[in-house]
Amino acid sequence: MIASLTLPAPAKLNRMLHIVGRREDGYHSLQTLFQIIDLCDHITFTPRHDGEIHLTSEVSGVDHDDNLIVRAARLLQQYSGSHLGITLDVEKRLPMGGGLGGGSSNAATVLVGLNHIWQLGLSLNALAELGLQLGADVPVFVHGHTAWAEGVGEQLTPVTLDAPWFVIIHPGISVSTPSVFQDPQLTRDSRPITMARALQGGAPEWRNDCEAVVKKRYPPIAEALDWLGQYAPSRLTGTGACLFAAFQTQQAAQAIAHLSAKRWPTWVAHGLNTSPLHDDLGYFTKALGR
Ligand SMILES: C[C@](O)(CO)[C@H](O)COP(=O)(O)OP(=O)(O)OC[C@H]1O[C@@H](n2ccc(N)nc2=O)[C@H](O)[C@@H]1O
Ligand SMILES: Nc1ncnc2c1ncn2[C@@H]1O[C@H](COP(=O)(O)OP(=O)(O)OP(=O)(O)O)[C@@H](O)[C@H]1O
Repeated sequence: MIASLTLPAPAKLNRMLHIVGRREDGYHSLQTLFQIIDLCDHITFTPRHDGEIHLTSEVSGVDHDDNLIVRAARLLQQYSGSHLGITLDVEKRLPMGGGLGGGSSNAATVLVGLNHIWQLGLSLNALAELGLQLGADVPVFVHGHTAWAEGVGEQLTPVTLDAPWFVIIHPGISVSTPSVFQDPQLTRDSRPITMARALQGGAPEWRNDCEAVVKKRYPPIAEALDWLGQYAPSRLTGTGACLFAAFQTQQAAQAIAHLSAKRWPTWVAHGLNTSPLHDDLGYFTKALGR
């Protein structure tokens, strides 16, 4: 058995997000383009033979047993019947609850990483189905490809998007996802479009249906969106609080990030079409027979 292995857990941006309905269970049906980006947490896996699962790092505001990292490992152990254990350590870089999907991505990296380390031989489809119990954004990270998504985000079609450089701003406040989805003024009846239409229109036509409600409820987010919008079209990811704009070059993004960093925590990240997790584990090269 390997001594230890460190794997990335990348963030995502919702390049567009339309809300096309509300299901009976209260969840909303979405149409979204998830793009994986190269901003990552890192999780270190150290196998153990005693069947125990431990997370050694503190994640502020999240109890050990509630952490999606621990919950994902326990879920997989239970599902697979494996008697092996794991010590996990996470180096967090992604802001929590910011719409970048960090918690979901952490869970996905644990599922995919443990499948490899415990040699379970489960398919990505099986892991994604399991991951959906932990969060709606887990499946896209398990599959590891930028994707068009429907349902609550679990019906995925891999797509290839442009790969710009993003300026990502955290306006310093946190957004309550349930309160956005419960707001009576939320647009929840956008006309469904086809994936082809969404891709054809491209960035100029993309929007996020949560934006109006979020701007109304959280003026600092409206302010940051307006500020970034002076330089390039700016948009919310998920229900926020993070927002982003795309630039053609790293240099252009860095110039704006330099200005933004004077007011808000800011990152520059590159758009990707495949997850660095899957790149590291050789998924896509294996599939292509290279
Ligand atoms: C909006 C997205 O950011 C798009 O990527 C995600 O779907 C949100 O995923 P998330 O943060 O994991 O959200 P969850 O913890 O699953 O949901 C929080 C709450 O938001 C509401 N919710 C969430 C997702 C969805 N499609 N419809 C909803 O109505 C539900 O009330 C839910 O109880
Ligand atoms: N390992 C983890 N990392 C981050 N958050 C975690 C983790 N485990 C549990 N959580 C909880 O999950 C919540 C949502 O985390 P996450 O970072 O995925 O939200 P998000 O960036 O808003 O994602 P989304 O776009 O899915 O809404 C956090 O506020 C935190 O309470």
